Amino acid sequence: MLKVDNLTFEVNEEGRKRCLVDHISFQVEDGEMLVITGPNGGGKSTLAKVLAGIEKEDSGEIFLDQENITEYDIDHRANAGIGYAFQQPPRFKGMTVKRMLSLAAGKELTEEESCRLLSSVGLCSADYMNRQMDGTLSGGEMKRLEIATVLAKEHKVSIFDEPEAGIDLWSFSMLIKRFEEIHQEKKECLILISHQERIIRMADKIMVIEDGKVKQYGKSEDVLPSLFQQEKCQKCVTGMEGGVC
Ligand SMILES: Nc1ncnc2c1ncn2[C@@H]1O[C@H](COP(=O)(O)OP(=O)(O)OP(=O)(O)O)[C@@H](O)[C@H]1O
Repeated sequence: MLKVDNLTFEVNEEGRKRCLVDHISFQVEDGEMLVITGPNGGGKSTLAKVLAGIEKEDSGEIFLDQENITEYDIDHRANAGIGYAFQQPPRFKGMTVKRMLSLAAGKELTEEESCRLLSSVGLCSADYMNRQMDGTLSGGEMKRLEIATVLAKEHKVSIFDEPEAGIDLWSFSMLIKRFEEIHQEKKECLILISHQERIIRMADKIMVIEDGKVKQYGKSEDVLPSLFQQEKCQKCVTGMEGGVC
Protein backbone atom coordinates (compact mmCIF):
# COMPACT_ATOMS: atom_id res chain seq x y z
CA MET A 1 0.00 0.00 0.00
CA LEU A 2 1.23 3.47 -0.89
CA LYS A 3 0.06 6.39 1.23
CA VAL A 4 0.92 9.94 0.25
CA ASP A 5 0.21 12.67 2.75
CA ASN A 6 0.20 16.40 1.91
CA LEU A 7 3.06 16.14 -0.57
CA THR A 8 4.45 19.46 -1.78
CA PHE A 9 7.19 20.33 -4.25
CA GLU A 10 8.13 23.90 -5.10
CA VAL A 11 10.53 25.52 -7.53
CA ASN A 12 11.99 28.98 -7.55
CA GLU A 13 11.04 30.90 -10.66
CA GLU A 14 12.77 34.28 -10.94
CA GLY A 15 12.72 34.76 -7.19
CA ARG A 16 9.12 33.56 -6.84
CA LYS A 17 8.07 30.22 -5.44
CA ARG A 18 5.87 28.09 -7.68
CA CYS A 19 4.17 25.03 -6.24
CA LEU A 20 4.28 22.24 -8.85
CA VAL A 21 2.90 19.65 -6.42
CA ASP A 22 0.50 21.35 -4.05
CA HIS A 23 -0.42 19.44 -0.88
CA ILE A 24 -1.35 16.22 -2.68
CA SER A 25 -2.68 13.29 -0.66
CA PHE A 26 -3.86 9.89 -1.87
CA GLN A 27 -3.67 6.18 -1.16
CA VAL A 28 -3.26 3.14 -3.41
CA GLU A 29 -4.04 -0.26 -1.93
CA ASP A 30 -2.19 -3.46 -2.87
CA GLY A 31 -3.39 -4.67 -6.25
CA GLU A 32 -5.09 -1.38 -7.05
CA MET A 33 -4.58 0.64 -10.23
CA LEU A 34 -4.57 4.41 -9.95
CA VAL A 35 -4.61 6.45 -13.15
CA ILE A 36 -3.44 10.05 -12.88
CA THR A 37 -4.61 12.32 -15.65
CA GLY A 38 -5.19 16.01 -16.29
CA PRO A 39 -4.09 18.85 -18.56
CA ASN A 40 -0.54 19.28 -19.86
CA GLY A 41 1.74 20.95 -17.37
CA GLY A 42 -0.55 20.08 -14.46
CA GLY A 43 2.20 18.45 -12.39
CA LYS A 44 1.69 14.70 -13.03
CA SER A 45 5.28 13.88 -14.03
CA THR A 46 6.64 16.07 -11.25
CA LEU A 47 4.53 14.16 -8.72
CA ALA A 48 5.85 10.85 -10.15
CA LYS A 49 9.44 12.10 -9.92
CA VAL A 50 8.91 13.13 -6.30
CA LEU A 51 7.46 9.68 -5.51
CA ALA A 52 10.42 7.95 -7.17
CA GLY A 53 12.90 10.17 -5.30
CA ILE A 54 14.21 11.97 -8.41
CA GLU A 55 12.97 15.28 -7.00
CA LYS A 56 13.01 15.98 -3.26
CA GLU A 57 9.68 17.00 -1.73
CA ASP A 58 9.55 20.21 0.32
CA SER A 59 6.98 18.82 2.71
CA GLY A 60 4.65 15.90 3.21
CA GLU A 61 5.19 12.21 3.84
CA ILE A 62 5.23 9.01 1.79
CA PHE A 63 4.54 5.59 3.30
CA LEU A 64 5.12 2.29 1.54
CA ASP A 65 3.18 -0.30 3.52
CA GLN A 66 3.90 0.93 7.05
CA GLU A 67 7.40 2.20 6.18
CA ASN A 68 8.00 5.95 6.06
CA ILE A 69 10.17 6.33 2.93
CA THR A 70 10.08 10.15 2.78
CA GLU A 71 13.77 10.57 3.59
CA TYR A 72 14.90 7.75 1.26
CA ASP A 73 16.90 8.72 -1.83
CA ILE A 74 16.18 7.32 -5.30
CA ASP A 75 18.17 4.08 -4.82
CA HIS A 76 16.73 3.47 -1.40
CA ARG A 77 13.18 3.99 -2.70
CA ALA A 78 13.85 1.60 -5.60
CA ASN A 79 15.15 -1.00 -3.13
CA ALA A 80 12.10 -0.42 -0.94
CA GLY A 81 9.90 -1.37 -3.92
CA ILE A 82 9.17 1.65 -6.10
CA GLY A 83 9.61 1.15 -9.86
CA TYR A 84 9.43 4.11 -12.21
CA ALA A 85 9.34 4.39 -16.00
CA PHE A 86 10.16 7.89 -17.25
CA GLN A 87 7.96 9.81 -19.67
CA GLN A 88 11.13 10.52 -21.66
CA PRO A 89 13.57 7.70 -20.97
CA PRO A 90 17.25 8.53 -20.60
CA ARG A 91 19.72 6.85 -22.99
CA PHE A 92 22.79 4.98 -21.82
CA LYS A 93 25.72 4.87 -24.19
CA GLY A 94 27.81 1.73 -23.82
CA MET A 95 25.01 -0.25 -22.13
CA THR A 96 23.44 -3.13 -24.04
CA VAL A 97 19.74 -3.96 -23.78
CA LYS A 98 20.65 -7.37 -22.31
CA ARG A 99 22.79 -5.80 -19.56
CA MET A 100 20.19 -3.13 -18.82
CA LEU A 101 17.38 -5.68 -18.40
CA SER A 102 19.50 -7.85 -16.09
CA LEU A 103 20.45 -4.81 -14.00
CA ALA A 104 16.78 -3.82 -13.77
CA ALA A 105 15.78 -7.37 -12.80
CA GLY A 106 18.51 -7.52 -10.16
CA LYS A 107 19.73 -10.86 -11.55
CA GLU A 108 21.18 -12.31 -14.74
CA LEU A 109 18.18 -13.04 -16.95
CA THR A 110 18.04 -16.18 -19.07
CA GLU A 111 17.45 -15.88 -22.82
CA GLU A 112 13.92 -17.09 -22.29
CA GLU A 113 13.17 -14.54 -19.54
CA SER A 114 14.58 -11.66 -21.59
CA CYS A 115 12.65 -12.81 -24.63
CA ARG A 116 9.38 -12.94 -22.68
CA LEU A 117 10.02 -9.49 -21.26
CA LEU A 118 10.78 -7.92 -24.62
CA SER A 119 7.79 -9.66 -26.21
CA SER A 120 5.50 -8.08 -23.60
CA VAL A 121 6.44 -4.68 -24.99
CA GLY A 122 6.30 -5.85 -28.60
CA LEU A 123 10.03 -6.22 -29.25
CA CYS A 124 11.82 -9.23 -30.74
CA SER A 125 14.63 -10.38 -28.49
CA ALA A 126 16.94 -11.44 -31.36
CA ASP A 127 16.81 -7.94 -32.83
CA TYR A 128 17.43 -6.01 -29.63
CA MET A 129 19.40 -7.99 -27.02
CA ASN A 130 22.79 -6.76 -28.17
CA ARG A 131 21.73 -3.26 -29.21
CA GLN A 132 23.11 -0.28 -27.28
CA MET A 133 20.68 1.81 -25.21
CA ASP A 134 21.83 4.91 -27.06
CA GLY A 135 20.72 7.36 -29.73
CA THR A 136 20.54 4.63 -32.37
CA LEU A 137 17.24 3.45 -30.87
CA SER A 138 14.07 5.24 -31.96
CA GLY A 139 11.91 7.10 -29.43
CA GLY A 140 9.28 4.34 -29.45
CA GLU A 141 11.91 1.61 -29.02
CA MET A 142 13.47 3.47 -26.08
CA LYS A 143 10.06 3.94 -24.52
CA ARG A 144 9.23 0.24 -24.80
CA LEU A 145 12.64 -0.78 -23.38
CA GLU A 146 12.16 1.63 -20.48
CA ILE A 147 8.81 -0.02 -19.71
CA ALA A 148 10.46 -3.46 -19.96
CA THR A 149 13.03 -2.45 -17.31
CA VAL A 150 10.22 -1.75 -14.83
CA LEU A 151 8.38 -4.96 -15.80
CA ALA A 152 11.65 -6.88 -15.26
CA LYS A 153 11.12 -6.95 -11.52
CA GLU A 154 8.18 -7.18 -9.18
CA HIS A 155 7.73 -3.92 -7.27
CA LYS A 156 5.39 -2.90 -4.51
CA VAL A 157 4.45 0.12 -6.62
CA SER A 158 5.14 0.54 -10.34
CA ILE A 159 4.75 4.01 -11.83
CA PHE A 160 4.50 4.39 -15.60
CA ASP A 161 4.54 7.93 -16.97
CA GLU A 162 2.53 8.10 -20.21
CA PRO A 163 3.35 4.52 -21.29
CA GLU A 164 1.34 5.09 -24.48
CA ALA A 165 3.51 7.97 -25.70
CA GLY A 166 5.15 7.22 -29.04
CA ILE A 167 4.10 3.56 -29.03
CA ASP A 168 2.46 2.03 -32.08
CA LEU A 169 -1.02 0.47 -31.93
CA TRP A 170 0.16 -3.15 -31.90
CA SER A 171 2.69 -2.67 -29.11
CA PHE A 172 0.16 -0.59 -27.22
CA SER A 173 -2.33 -3.49 -27.25
CA MET A 174 0.33 -5.86 -25.91
CA LEU A 175 1.24 -3.39 -23.22
CA ILE A 176 -2.38 -2.98 -22.16
CA LYS A 177 -2.61 -6.77 -21.91
CA ARG A 178 0.44 -6.85 -19.64
CA PHE A 179 -0.99 -4.10 -17.42
CA GLU A 180 -4.27 -6.04 -17.21
CA GLU A 181 -2.36 -9.18 -16.18
CA ILE A 182 -0.43 -7.33 -13.46
CA HIS A 183 -3.68 -5.78 -12.30
CA GLN A 184 -5.42 -9.17 -12.16
CA GLU A 185 -2.52 -10.73 -10.24
CA LYS A 186 -3.32 -8.13 -7.53
CA LYS A 187 0.21 -8.28 -6.20
CA GLU A 188 1.44 -4.74 -6.78
CA CYS A 189 0.08 -1.21 -6.94
CA LEU A 190 0.05 0.29 -10.41
CA ILE A 191 0.15 4.03 -10.99
CA LEU A 192 -0.30 5.01 -14.62
CA ILE A 193 -0.04 8.61 -15.76
CA SER A 194 -2.03 8.82 -18.94
CA HIS A 195 -4.20 10.83 -21.31
CA GLN A 196 -5.43 7.65 -23.02
CA GLU A 197 -9.11 6.79 -22.56
CA ARG A 198 -8.45 3.04 -22.75
CA ILE A 199 -5.94 3.28 -19.89
CA ILE A 200 -8.12 5.64 -17.86
CA ARG A 201 -11.03 3.18 -18.15
CA MET A 202 -8.86 0.38 -16.67
CA ALA A 203 -8.40 2.26 -13.38
CA ASP A 204 -9.81 1.38 -9.97
CA LYS A 205 -9.21 4.97 -8.90
CA ILE A 206 -8.67 8.13 -10.92
CA MET A 207 -6.95 11.33 -9.89
CA VAL A 208 -7.12 14.50 -11.97
CA ILE A 209 -4.30 16.97 -11.35
CA GLU A 210 -4.35 20.55 -12.54
CA ASP A 211 -2.06 23.42 -11.51
CA GLY A 212 -0.33 21.06 -9.09
CA LYS A 213 -3.56 20.40 -7.20
CA VAL A 214 -5.92 17.44 -7.04
CA LYS A 215 -9.05 18.49 -8.93
CA GLN A 216 -10.81 15.15 -8.71
CA TYR A 217 -9.95 11.95 -6.91
CA GLY A 218 -12.02 8.88 -6.26
CA LYS A 219 -13.27 5.53 -7.44
CA SER A 220 -13.32 5.14 -11.20
CA GLU A 221 -17.11 4.85 -11.35
CA ASP A 222 -17.46 8.16 -9.51
CA VAL A 223 -14.90 10.15 -11.52
CA LEU A 224 -15.32 8.69 -15.03
CA PRO A 225 -18.75 10.15 -15.86
CA SER A 226 -17.75 13.74 -15.11
CA LEU A 227 -14.36 13.26 -16.79
CA PHE A 228 -15.75 12.23 -20.14
CA GLN A 229 -18.76 14.48 -19.92
CA GLN A 230 -16.38 17.47 -19.52
CA GLU A 231 -14.36 16.29 -22.49
CA LYS A 232 -17.47 15.98 -24.63
CA CYS A 233 -18.60 19.48 -23.70
CA GLN A 234 -15.19 20.92 -24.57
CA LYS A 235 -15.39 19.28 -27.98
CA CYS A 236 -18.87 20.63 -28.37
CA VAL A 237 -17.66 24.16 -27.57
CA THR A 238 -14.90 23.86 -30.16
CA GLY A 239 -17.37 22.52 -32.71
CA MET A 240 -15.80 19.05 -32.93
CA GLU A 241 -19.09 17.37 -32.05
CA GLY A 242 -21.03 19.44 -34.49
CA GLY A 243 -22.34 21.63 -31.69
CA VAL A 244 -24.36 18.76 -30.20
CA CYS A 245 -23.55 17.73 -26.68
N1 LIG B 1 12.38 21.50 -12.42
C1 LIG B 1 11.45 22.36 -12.83
N2 LIG B 1 11.64 23.69 -12.70
C2 LIG B 1 10.66 24.57 -13.08
N3 LIG B 1 9.49 24.21 -13.65
C3 LIG B 1 9.28 22.90 -13.83
C4 LIG B 1 10.23 21.91 -13.44
N4 LIG B 1 9.73 20.70 -13.74
C5 LIG B 1 8.52 20.92 -14.31
N5 LIG B 1 8.25 22.24 -14.37
C6 LIG B 1 7.01 22.87 -14.83
O1 LIG B 1 6.02 22.38 -13.96
C7 LIG B 1 4.78 22.16 -14.64
C8 LIG B 1 4.35 20.72 -14.46
O2 LIG B 1 5.15 19.89 -15.28
P1 LIG B 1 4.88 18.33 -15.41
O3 LIG B 1 5.89 17.79 -16.36
O4 LIG B 1 4.84 17.73 -14.05
O5 LIG B 1 3.42 18.33 -16.03
P2 LIG B 1 2.55 17.12 -16.58
O6 LIG B 1 1.22 17.20 -15.88
O7 LIG B 1 3.29 15.84 -16.44
O8 LIG B 1 2.37 17.53 -18.10
P3 LIG B 1 2.20 16.63 -19.45
O9 LIG B 1 0.79 16.12 -19.46
O10 LIG B 1 2.41 17.67 -20.51
O11 LIG B 1 3.25 15.58 -19.46
C9 LIG B 1 5.05 22.58 -16.08
O12 LIG B 1 4.60 23.90 -16.23
C10 LIG B 1 6.56 22.48 -16.21
O13 LIG B 1 7.03 23.36 -17.19
